[in-house]
Amino acid sequence: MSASTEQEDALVTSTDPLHPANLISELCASFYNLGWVTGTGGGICIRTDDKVYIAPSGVQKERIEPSHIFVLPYPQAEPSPHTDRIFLRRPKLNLKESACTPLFWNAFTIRNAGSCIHTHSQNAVMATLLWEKEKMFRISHQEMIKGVRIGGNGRTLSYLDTLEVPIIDNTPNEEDLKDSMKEAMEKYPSAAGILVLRHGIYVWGDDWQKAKTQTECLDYLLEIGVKMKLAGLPTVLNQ
Ligand SMILES: CSCCC(=O)C(=O)COP(=O)(O)O
Ligand SMILES: [Zn+2]
Repeated sequence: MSASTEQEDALVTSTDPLHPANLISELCASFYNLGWVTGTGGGICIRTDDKVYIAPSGVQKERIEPSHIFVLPYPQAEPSPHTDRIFLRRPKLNLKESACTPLFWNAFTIRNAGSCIHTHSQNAVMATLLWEKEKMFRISHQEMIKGVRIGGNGRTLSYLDTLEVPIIDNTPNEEDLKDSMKEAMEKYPSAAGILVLRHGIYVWGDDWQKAKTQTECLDYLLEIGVKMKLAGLPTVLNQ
């Protein structure tokens, strides 16, 4: 092994379970069990001060190993959907970085996020269908609203706040969601996530713990919102 390969591999090799490469493997496996990243879709990325750790595309996300992780320097020119990116480390296997990379980058540059999660949860997909006309999922008076942060990185919402999550249209290629996701994040600075019609949701946070907590709270709220709507109950109560 050349010295440079050894140095590159050291970026994803650690006995620390909290190293981003170990965390991505572990979290993707647990997200799979929640039905969030089945069929290879979805995932999580983690950003430190100067590096971004990203999983491969189109692989069984619950079986990712730390050696499969890509490492990119941060900051770097916005990885647009169809241009080359700079890598500090690529896996030896013939893998490509997640197609979600430009979307994850939106969360880093627009919200200064330290982590972003993309799920294909059926709760998210059902919510996009039931709130398709409004282009906005809305729910109030639920305890779990208190686990969601304004804009994904601000103070937590109050029980008396109404949660709003914008819905954008899907595109045939994941990468092409970048501009409409950016537009929605800028138009709705308080939004803690972006739903994608018939596809899923993107949620971010200051770090992986906050991104995970908010994804769990949002998924819970989407699930109960869908159940309430199907039961004919209003999801928003008058204050
Ligand atoms: C059946 S997955 C379709 C593509 C998709 O929605 C997705 O999230 C892909 O993510 P990847 O990290 O595998 O590029
Ligand atoms: Zn997806």
